[in-house]
Amino acid sequence: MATDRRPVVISGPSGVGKGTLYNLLFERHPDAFCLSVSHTTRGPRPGEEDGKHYHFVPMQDFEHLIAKDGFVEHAQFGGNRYGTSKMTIEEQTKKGRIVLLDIEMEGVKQIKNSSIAARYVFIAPPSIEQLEKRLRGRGTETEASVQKRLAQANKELEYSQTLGVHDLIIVNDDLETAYKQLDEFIHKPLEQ
Ligand SMILES: Nc1ncnc2c1ncn2[C@@H]1O[C@H](COP(=O)(O)OP(=O)(O)OP(=O)(O)O)[C@@H](O)[C@H]1O
Repeated sequence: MATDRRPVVISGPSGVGKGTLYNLLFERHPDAFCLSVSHTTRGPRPGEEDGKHYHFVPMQDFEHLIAKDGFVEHAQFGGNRYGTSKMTIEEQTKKGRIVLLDIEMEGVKQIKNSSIAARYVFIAPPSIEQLEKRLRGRGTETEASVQKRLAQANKELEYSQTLGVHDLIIVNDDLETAYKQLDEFIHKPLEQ
């Protein structure tokens, strides 16, 4: 039976383990998936490659793409624009890959209003305390950033309770159990 090839939108609070989970998918199913590469107007940081980490574009080009309705979602942070282009998703899907999109809550809302047929998975923490522990354990955040992410996490968790938004909610408690749920959902045969 044919499997579902629609792009998978993965969302959930910062530090919940989204990256950890989809990196396992890449590792265990080489060449089956790709992460959607976003467009941005910010400049590349040292080590970042155009087309790999981001598609780096001038503001004018970005705005032109918005006008042409070329994005499934876009947002502005700190004076820079970020977005996921329809073309990026279409090109990767044509290559036979299942596109994974790591998108925050506002972006999820926009994609749901777009013409893209996608599947929606929300990754939830076992508790806010565990989430805080992971954010701190990762060692990448300042105290202010931890607090900001936890406040945003509460909003994301509230939104995840909205009926019909997500096709699957996975509680990332034991990593292997969570991975198995994600893997099975993605490889599920198409419903008749
Ligand atoms: N099931 C788990 N149990 C314990 N620790 C975990 C689990 N899953 C992930 N972690 C750890 O939690 C931390 C955050 O994970 P990760 O960076 O994947 O989160 P993220 O959701 O991708 O965050 P962001 O949105 O900020 O990129 C990492 O240090 C990771 O090793």
